Amino acid sequence: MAVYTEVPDGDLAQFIAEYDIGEPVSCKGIAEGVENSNYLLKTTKGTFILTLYEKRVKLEDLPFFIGLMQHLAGKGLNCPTPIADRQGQALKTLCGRPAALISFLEGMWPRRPTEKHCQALGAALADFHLKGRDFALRRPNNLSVEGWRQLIAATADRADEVEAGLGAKLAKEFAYLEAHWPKDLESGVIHADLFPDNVFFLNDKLSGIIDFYFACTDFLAYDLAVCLNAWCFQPDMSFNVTKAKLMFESYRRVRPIPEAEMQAMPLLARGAALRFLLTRLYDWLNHPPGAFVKPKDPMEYIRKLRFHQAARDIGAYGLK
Ligand SMILES: Nc1ncnc2c1ncn2[C@@H]1O[C@H](COP(=O)(O)OP(=O)(O)OP(=O)(O)O)[C@@H](O)[C@H]1O
Ligand SMILES: N[C@@H](CCO)C(=O)O
Repeated sequence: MAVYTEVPDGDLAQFIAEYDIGEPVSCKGIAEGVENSNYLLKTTKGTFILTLYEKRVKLEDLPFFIGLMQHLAGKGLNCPTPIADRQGQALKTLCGRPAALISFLEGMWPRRPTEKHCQALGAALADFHLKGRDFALRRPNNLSVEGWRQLIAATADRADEVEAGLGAKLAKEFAYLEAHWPKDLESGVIHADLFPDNVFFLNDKLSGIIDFYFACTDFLAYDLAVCLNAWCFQPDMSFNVTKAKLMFESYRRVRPIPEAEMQAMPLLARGAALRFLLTRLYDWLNHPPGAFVKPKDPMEYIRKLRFHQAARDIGAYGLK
C-alpha cells in the first residue's frame, strides 16, 4: 500500500496541534496510489487527507502543486484545497518529509469507466484548462521528451526482461517522437495524470479531481492524449471510439479544439503512451522485492503504444 513513511502518534499529534482543525480522532493509511504516502485523517472538526511527499516529488515543485490547488479551488473547480496552519503555512514537514493537509473530497473513482464517465471527463478537463489559464507559476513537464530520454537510458540494459526486443523498440520510438514532437500548440497548466483513479464521481456525476503532483506547463492537447490512453481502451485493449468521441465533444463545448491540436493527437497519444510505459517500466525493474506497492504493468502501455503507432490519422480514434 502507498504508505512509505509511517507517522508515529506523537509526531502526528504535534503536527495537528499546529492547525486549527480540532483534535485527532483517527488516522489511517490509504492503500491506493503509488507515488506518495497518504493518510485519511479524521478530527473533531472534519476529514482531511494528509500527504507526505515521496520519491518523484521534488521539494522545489511543491509551491506549484499547492498553489495550483489553491488557484483552481478558488475558481470553483472541485479539487482539494490545501489547509494552512495557524501561521498561514500549507506546505510543512512531517517525519523528515515535506507534507501537506488537503481537504477531503467525496466520491468514488470509476473502476470501469463508461461512456457517460468519459463524457463528463471531457467537460471537466476543458474547465480545468480554462481555469488554469491565469495561474501565474510555471513548471516544465519533466516527463516529456527530455524525461523520456533519461528513462530510456535508465531502463535500456534491462528492458528486454519485460519483452524481447523492447529496448530497441523504445529507442526507435523515442527517436521518432523527438524528431516529430510538436512545438507550437497552445501551452498552459495541464494535469498530466488524469487517470480514472484521479477522478471522483457521485451518482454518475463528476464530483472532483485529485492528485495534482504531475501537473505542469505543457500542451493542453497533451492532457487529452493522456485521457485517450487512460479512459478509452477496453480491458481487452481495443479502442472504444464512442468514448473518445463523447470525451472530445464535451471538451469542445467548453474549449474549442484547434485543428492543429486535432492533427497532432495521434502523435501526442504516442508520446503519452511512451511516458506511462517508461515510468511503469522503470518502477517494474526497480521496485524492491517484497515492497507493499505493486508496480503497475508496463505491458498495458506497450499494447496501447502499438495501437497509436498503427493509427494513420485521427480517424483511427473516431475523431475528426
Ligand atoms: N482530496 C482527497 N479526497 C479524498 N480522497 C483522496 C484525496 N486525495 C487522495 N485521496 C485518496 O488517496 C488515494 C491516493 O491519492 P493520490 O492518487 O493522490 O496518490 P498518489 O500516491 O499520488 O497516487 P497515484 O499518482 O498513483 O495516482 C486516492 O485514490 C484516494 O482514495
Ligand atoms: N497514473 C500512473 C501512475 C501514477 O502516476 C500510471 O497509471 O502509470
